[in-house]
Amino acid sequence: MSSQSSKEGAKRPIRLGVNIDHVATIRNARGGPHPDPVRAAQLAADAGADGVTAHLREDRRHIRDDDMRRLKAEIDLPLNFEMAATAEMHKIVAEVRPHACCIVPENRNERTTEGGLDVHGQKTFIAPYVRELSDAGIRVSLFVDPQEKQIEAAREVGAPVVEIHTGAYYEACAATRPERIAHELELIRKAAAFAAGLGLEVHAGHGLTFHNVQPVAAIAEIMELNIGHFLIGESVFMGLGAAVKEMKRLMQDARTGGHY
Ligand SMILES: CC(=O)[C@@H](O)[C@H](O)COP(=O)(O)O
Ligand SMILES: NCC(=O)COP(=O)(O)O
Repeated sequence: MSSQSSKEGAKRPIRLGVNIDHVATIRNARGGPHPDPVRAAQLAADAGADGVTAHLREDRRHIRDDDMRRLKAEIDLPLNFEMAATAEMHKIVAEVRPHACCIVPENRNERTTEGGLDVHGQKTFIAPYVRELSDAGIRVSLFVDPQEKQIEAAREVGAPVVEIHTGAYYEACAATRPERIAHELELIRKAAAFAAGLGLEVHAGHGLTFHNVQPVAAIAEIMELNIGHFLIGESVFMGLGAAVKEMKRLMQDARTGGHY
């Protein structure tokens, strides 16, 4: 990062959206109400989270419809409702009325979200979907791979926000492959600059951890990171409040030019 972009980045705040999906994964393992993802969202809020993210999957493997209703009703933070672009989800979103919707691709057999949304290949389908949500006052973001053609398409279909999928960067970090890490990071940097240049708000997320978050948080154009699986896992060891606080500290340090 150049000192110029470091200075610009320091001036821009960066938000942390805490994804509480995997509190529901643990709850559902036993079929009862505990642990409650809404209680986790409240703890995250108390620790300084700037938003709550939850993904209502079509197969309801973790978050369920009523969790979304309760998150909206009980938590005083912006709710980012992740979902596939289906008619069923549209109906639920119209009822819950979250602050934001992040449209993601879904595949029943995937373990997690494996790739970004193919906006470029589905413009005629996605454009009216985005328009209807926007007309209902919901801020729409599209979860895309760091590729210019997908970002350009996101602008064309009228989405005000893109969330860059950082999964490939996570994989490179997990495999400890420095060249691959540098390559994936460069793709994210270029994608963020390209999106911001088109006037889009830029978010990023997937697979971010204490160990890999700082180079991404240092990218000046990125305004929000959504982080879940690592924070919920780490909370077993240090508690959710402490994990959220540490993540925010790392993000802020990266933003203000701290070393990483
Ligand atoms: C869209 C995305 O990257 C994640 O936020 C998403 O929620 C992943 O799905 P799982 O939480 O089911 O792994
Ligand atoms: N959109 C990314 C997200 O919400 C969290 O992803 P992860 O940290 O659970 O991989």
